[in-house]
Amino acid sequence: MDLDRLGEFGLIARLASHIPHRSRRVVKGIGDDCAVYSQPGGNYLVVTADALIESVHFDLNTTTPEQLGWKTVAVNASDVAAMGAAPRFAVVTLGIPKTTKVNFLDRLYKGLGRACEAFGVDLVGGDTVSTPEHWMLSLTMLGETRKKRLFTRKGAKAGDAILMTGTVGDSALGLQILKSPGKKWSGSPADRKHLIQRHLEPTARVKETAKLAKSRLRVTSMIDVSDGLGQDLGHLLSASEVGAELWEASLPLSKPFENTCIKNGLEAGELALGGGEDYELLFTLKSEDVKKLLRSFVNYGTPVTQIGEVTARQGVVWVRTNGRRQTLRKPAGFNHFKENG
Ligand SMILES: Nc1ncnc2c1ncn2[C@@H]1O[C@H](COP(=O)(O)OP(=O)(O)OP(=O)(O)O)[C@@H](O)[C@H]1O
Ligand SMILES: Cc1ncc(C[n+]2csc(CCOP(=O)(O)O)c2C)c(N)n1
Ligand SMILES: [Mg+2]
Repeated sequence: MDLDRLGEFGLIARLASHIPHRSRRVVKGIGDDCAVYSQPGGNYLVVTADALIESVHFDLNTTTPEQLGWKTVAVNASDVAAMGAAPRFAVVTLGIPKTTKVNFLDRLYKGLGRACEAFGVDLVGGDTVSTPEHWMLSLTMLGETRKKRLFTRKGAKAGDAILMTGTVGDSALGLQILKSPGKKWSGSPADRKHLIQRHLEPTARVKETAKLAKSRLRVTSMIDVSDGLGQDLGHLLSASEVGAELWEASLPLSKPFENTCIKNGLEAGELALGGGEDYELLFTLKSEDVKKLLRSFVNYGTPVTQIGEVTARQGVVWVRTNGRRQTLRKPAGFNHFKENG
């Protein structure tokens, strides 16, 4: 069978079926943003691995080495944050062509170092190998959380509110701009610069998850948005065996995103739903706690917005700004082995 028929997630499910868990201390294996391991001391350890491959995840003509280093750490810290955990340690594997300049690597490590500092991570090891042509960066990160404040994809219940941090769509539009150097874009160059920066230097919501974990707010499930809001919401809903209504009019869109969409005739809702690499937290909360949560994030610096509601009926109903209700059969998003990937 060809990989494109199975797709990235079908492949992972198939591979997972070959691997039994040996230790009873594995609380969560394959299937969430991190695996979870119970420690004798009482906390949970979480672990994740995310790789960035040249031409798939980045283009050396459009990213600086500092930005590449930053992003390698941020995308992993985002998966740790999605478990309600605090990042602690990381190891990194560099696959580099022999022609690479040492100065490039120094600059890459400046970016890695800055992100480690920003997200509270100690880089404690790794591996360095040569590659025939393309760059590869693979990072493994460990984090830690209190048992009671582990957030997973499973746990959303009908009636819960669906919320997200930050804004959605900036990164996908930034990438679109980077990928079309010949296109005449209308609108402000400052807006486009902002969108490109959101793509190349994403923020992991480490502080925000710590704030939620410290509170008594009843977070019922969480995931980070890396492949696209629609697809990642789909993962959370299927793990929880529920459905959702998603409100287009409530999506948190940045001004640069909205302006650039309007000025260039782009469909903001579709781009926000199917574009990836926002690295925002998408989570569900008992509806009685929404007011308290929104109050606690006023003047915090990172917006948090309710974008929908969990339903008992499975599937996603996309409520358009014009009031039309559309059922999303296969939510759009990034898949390494399907056409858009
Ligand atoms: N080759 C593999 N073997 C075993 N498990 C895998 C493999 N690839 C992915 N997984 C596991 O499958 C689950 C989903 O992986 P995926 O990479 O889609 O995570 P994600 O958090 O949704 O996405 P992202 O990588 O964009 O952060 C995770 O539990 C991951 O550890
Ligand atoms: C040059 C270039 N082309 C395309 C993209 C888009 N892209 C690549 S991987 C991914 C999803 C997250 O990755 P993963 O699922 O591996 O964590 C997305 C949206 C990019 N960033 N750079
Ligand atoms: Mg994730």
